[in-house]
Amino acid sequence: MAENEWQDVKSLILYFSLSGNTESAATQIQDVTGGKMQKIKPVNPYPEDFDQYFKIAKHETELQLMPPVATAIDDINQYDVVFIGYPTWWGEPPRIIDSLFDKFSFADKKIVAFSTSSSTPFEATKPHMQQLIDDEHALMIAGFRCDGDIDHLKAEIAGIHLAY
Ligand SMILES: Cc1cc2nc3c(=O)[nH]c(=O)nc-3n(C[C@H](O)[C@H](O)[C@H](O)COP(=O)(O)O)c2cc1C
Repeated sequence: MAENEWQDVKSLILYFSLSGNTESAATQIQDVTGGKMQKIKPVNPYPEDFDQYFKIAKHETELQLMPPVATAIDDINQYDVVFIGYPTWWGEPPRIIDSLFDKFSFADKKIVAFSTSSSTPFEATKPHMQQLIDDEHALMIAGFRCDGDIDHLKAEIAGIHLAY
């Protein structure tokens, strides 16, 4: 869908980010789509120090914990498309993404998943996202990894079709 057509679509850009990469990707998506950005914040904030949050991330992942989400979303039904972005942790979305799906209903929503990572492709995280989305009876209409390259992102967004 062309960039100017996105201006007629109501989109929400939900993203989780600790070191800022996914936040930058979300900002680029906002620039292209005009969507509303909303950060997924945990009830218990992660420490700023990398080694400390790395340990917590590892613990959450190993025990498959569900860190509670503090963010509130005002009437998700007003959005035509929901972008959901996250860093890749050990080849998977962080556990807080499971909590997000637990807290909110995305039933019947059109979802675009986007990941960031050092190198792991989006496809590694796709099965987990597909499962979460299928369980909600929502639809994943696209998914991609953001690498900071705006032309790459614009091409991904241009390739999204809303009419399914
Ligand atoms: C706990 C942890 C696990 C990670 N695991 C992977 C991984 O499996 N593959 C990869 O390419 N990058 C991995 N990374 C790098 C992050 O995915 C990457 O830096 C991401 O863009 C960070 O997003 P953020 O700045 O929005 O927090 C990991 C980083 C952390 C902190």
